[in-house]
Amino acid sequence: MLRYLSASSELGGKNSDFPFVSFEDIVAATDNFSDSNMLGMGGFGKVYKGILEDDKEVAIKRLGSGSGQGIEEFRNEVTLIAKLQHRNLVRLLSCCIHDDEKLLIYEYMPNKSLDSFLFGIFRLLISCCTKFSMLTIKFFFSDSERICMMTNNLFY
Ligand SMILES: Nc1ncnc2c1ncn2[C@@H]1O[C@H](COP(=O)(O)OP(=O)(O)OP(=O)(O)O)[C@@H](O)[C@H]1O
Repeated sequence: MLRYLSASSELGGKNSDFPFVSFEDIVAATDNFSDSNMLGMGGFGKVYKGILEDDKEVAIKRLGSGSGQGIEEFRNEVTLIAKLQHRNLVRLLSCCIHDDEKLLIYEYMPNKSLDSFLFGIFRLLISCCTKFSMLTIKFFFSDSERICMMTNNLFY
């Protein structure tokens, strides 16, 4: 369930209209960050698929503990990203800070990322090139076998 940060919020005690989700709701939404809900891993940390109480599908980025990012830096980043909303950018819906945990909640994109799409095309190209090379080699060797047979027939 989305709530709004108040003056006494965990985000540095500053007023903010940015919605946040409780850590308990995130744990429930991701089935306690189960591996089966993991979507991938990026520079920020692991990304999980979650379903919030209102059946809304979300992608939850869990900041890795080694990031060294403090609450103030996280707050600034969230405020900045929240201002960068655009129809071609994935929407940041809310955030969560709980003890050492810092999480960002984005809208869920079912079509995977651009890099996995490009990597798919790259893999297809490699497999086509490999098949073409194999065919060329096969053709060359079958042809050279024929040439050998012809020369053998000529001499013997
Ligand atoms: N909103 C989303 N919806 C669905 N899957 C997502 C979403 N955000 C991230 N993912 C998945 O999680 C993976 C890691 O995403 P993340 O944005 O953290 O890193 P990145 O963009 O790959 O790299 P970096 O963090 O270094 O920019 C993505 O490759 C994608 O598969």
